[in-house]
Amino acid sequence: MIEVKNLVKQYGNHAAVDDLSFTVETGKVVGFLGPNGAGKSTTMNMITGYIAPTSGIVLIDGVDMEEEPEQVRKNIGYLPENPPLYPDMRVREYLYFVAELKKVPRKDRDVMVNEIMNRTKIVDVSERLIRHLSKGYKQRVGVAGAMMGYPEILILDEPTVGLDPNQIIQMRELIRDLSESHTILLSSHIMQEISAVCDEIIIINEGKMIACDTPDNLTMHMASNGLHLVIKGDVPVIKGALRTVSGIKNVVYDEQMEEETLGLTLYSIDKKDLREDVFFALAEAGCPILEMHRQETTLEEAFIALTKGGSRQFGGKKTAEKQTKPEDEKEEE
Ligand SMILES: Nc1ncnc2c1ncn2[C@@H]1O[C@H](COP(=O)(O)OP(=O)(O)OP(=O)(O)O)[C@@H](O)[C@H]1O
Repeated sequence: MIEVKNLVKQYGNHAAVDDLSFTVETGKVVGFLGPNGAGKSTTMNMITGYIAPTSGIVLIDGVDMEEEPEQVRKNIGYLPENPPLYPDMRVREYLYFVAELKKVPRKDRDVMVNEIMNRTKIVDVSERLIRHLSKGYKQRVGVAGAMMGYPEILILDEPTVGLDPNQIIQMRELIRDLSESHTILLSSHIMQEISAVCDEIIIINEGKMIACDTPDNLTMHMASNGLHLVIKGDVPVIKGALRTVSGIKNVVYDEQMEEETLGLTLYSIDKKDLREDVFFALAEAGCPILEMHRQETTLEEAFIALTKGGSRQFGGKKTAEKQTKPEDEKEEE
């Protein structure tokens, strides 16, 4: 089981991960979904102990990553966004190298390398140089490396990025197969990718969690909850009035607006019916609603709307308090 509690990663005054908490139960496949720059890789790097959090804790099967990194890492196989494959090594040679790095006992290596190559379907390229492999095969070699030592947990950062449709299907099948014997956290910026293989989806944007549920519940709650409004009045007054309404998760503004009006769509992810509260708040602010209607949106559209930067436009907090950058992180930027 993976438990992430109040995780924060601060780069200078920018919070790449901002107070993130979630749990991945044993045996589940959980998708980590968010647009580019949402903080997926940073979170995964903290879960796997590659970078230290600014604050917060990661527990793997109840053991604190910061206190017992060696013990915890044994239980985790990690496919980073750019797997560190050695292009001049042959596939089999590389996997023996990984087995050695992961301190797999010498007597177990032959069986483990062969079993993992079978499972990831890379036996036919076992003697090829990694540099000559297609992107799809390279990713599978990366997954094979992550599986070495038989960790119970697999963390896969964008395993399908850059793959063609056939390779995506093969990777999906591999993840499904692995899910029978592993706890998996995988990231993607594509909703479809994640809903196809995951028991649960965590959606993050600007380092914060904005939704966490099963694909079915997300479809039920997020899709079709947009409320489109055309409001007459001063923009700051309208925004101020909407801030007094509880339950608004995000606001996306229309690109084209008539003079003296503001067009926008409100999203609430908890199925809350915002219509009455919005009506009274705008009436009190003296801003007439010219139009109001519920919008039918697909899950994909709702995800895009929720992560389009709307929370920032709405005045959401983008960065945590200023902090001095630690010395050891300066060269990372
Ligand atoms: N070493 C670093 N120094 C400074 N800022 C960083 C560093 N690593 C990541 N960031 C910033 O933190 C934010 C989150 O980045 P991260 O790579 O975790 O996002 P992501 O969701 O994985 O996106 P992508 O899918 O593009 O990889 C981004 O704004 C990024 O620019």
